[in-house]
Amino acid sequence: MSTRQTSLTEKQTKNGTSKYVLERCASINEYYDIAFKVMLLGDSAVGKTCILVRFKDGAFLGGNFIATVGIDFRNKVVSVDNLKIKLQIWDTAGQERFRSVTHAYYRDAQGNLCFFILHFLAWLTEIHEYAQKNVVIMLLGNKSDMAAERVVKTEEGEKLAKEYGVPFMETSAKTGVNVELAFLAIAKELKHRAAQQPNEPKFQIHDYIESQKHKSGCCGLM
Ligand SMILES: Nc1nc2c(ncn2[C@@H]2O[C@H](COP(=O)(O)OP(=O)(O)OP(=O)(O)O)[C@@H](O)[C@H]2O)c(=O)[nH]1
Repeated sequence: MSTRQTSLTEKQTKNGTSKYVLERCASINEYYDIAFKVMLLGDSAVGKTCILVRFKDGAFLGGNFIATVGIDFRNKVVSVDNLKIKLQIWDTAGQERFRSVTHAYYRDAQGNLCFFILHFLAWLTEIHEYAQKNVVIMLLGNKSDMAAERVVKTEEGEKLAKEYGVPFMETSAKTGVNVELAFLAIAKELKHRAAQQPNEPKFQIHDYIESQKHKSGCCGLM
């Protein structure tokens, strides 16, 4: 994979405040303008690895479940408002015994996709303890294809997300529904936070998700 160095630079303005300016670095084999780290968090077996594989490769990892050991990452570049955004996505192990390994990675991440409604509060506590203060958090309820085995209703997820002021989406790594949208929404939010233009309206992630939800199929957004 070819790369371009992250090029957000802090500059002082005339009135003494600082602003961030995007500077395109001319390097060989460049492909992206700006990079963000996003962590996938949640209990073991909720589908973190499968969501990442679906997003990256457009495939579903069925068959035997192999738990992640420690932490792993994959990169994907998406287009947002004519910018190439590289998402470096960290897939963490959900098993308790790896928790001390994954804690070390929280502080570098700008975005968290937090999986599943069960134990969401425990994960939020982890995020607040170890992550950056202004980290973007999104709640995902995965395996939406398994309607018959459902243990948490859509309304419960929506209620919980509303209570904590985070966006909520139901996804399926198996069918691909809303997977691309989840990553694209977080990429847009991060891009707007980092490089908001003075006259640009503030990006509303909730509105964006609602407007796109019904359009998104397996790989429909890009
Ligand atoms: N039906 C269905 N099965 C899924 C979906 N996502 C994941 N699975 C299955 O759920 C199991 C666990 O998926 P993983 O992605 O490995 O889970 P994980 O959250 O990464 O687990 P850890 O690595 O232990 O943290 C696997 O058997 C997957 O095939 C989904 O959207 N629908």
